[in-house]
Amino acid sequence: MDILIVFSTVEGQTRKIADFIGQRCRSAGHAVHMFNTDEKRGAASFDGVDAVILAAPVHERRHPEAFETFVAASRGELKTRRTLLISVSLKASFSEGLEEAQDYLAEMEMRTGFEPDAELLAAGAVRTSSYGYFETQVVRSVVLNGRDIDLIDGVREFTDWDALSAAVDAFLQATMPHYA
Ligand SMILES: Cc1cc2nc3c(=O)[nH]c(=O)nc-3n(C[C@H](O)[C@H](O)[C@H](O)COP(=O)(O)O)c2cc1C
Repeated sequence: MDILIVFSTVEGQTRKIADFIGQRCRSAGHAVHMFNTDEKRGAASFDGVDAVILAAPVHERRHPEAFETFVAASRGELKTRRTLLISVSLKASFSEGLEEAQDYLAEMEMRTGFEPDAELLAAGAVRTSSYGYFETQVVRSVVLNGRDIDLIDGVREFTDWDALSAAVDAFLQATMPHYA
């Protein structure tokens, strides 16, 4: 199959996730095309694309505007293909945060009018090295909600790569019969 991976990232974790998914799809024998909605140059081509995997991070309860605009504008193209939508957030890292993580996704689906065939809440990462004072405060008090997590310099990754692989494999399995 030809798979288009559309992503957006602010600090880099969703790019890492998108690259990982790309590798996984290539290893399974599929052709992969990547499109970053943060880069204003060029448009995504849906020509020959069978399935689309979309991934975006949550910052202050929302996915990036450029990503949502892309999704809303591409609704017609997306509806005629199999789709997996991945929301990357820190709330998805903890069982008590899952309801809120699901709300972020539901709100994006409401705003864009797009409902994917499959969706996944994926845990992101804390990247203190790229935070200023504001970001540190938001992550510490709002997102982590006072949770006792050592925000050491560098990257604290919560992404469950095995769960991500399983979700991508399940999506590919469910999608392939449509294009056999
Ligand atoms: C300023 C800031 C605000 C954030 N707001 C939220 C939030 O509202 N909810 C949440 O679950 N995660 C939030 N996060 C955590 C990010 O979703 C997480 O760090 C993710 O890995 C970022 O992905 P990216 O590196 O692709 O940008 C926030 C992070 C930062 C730095």
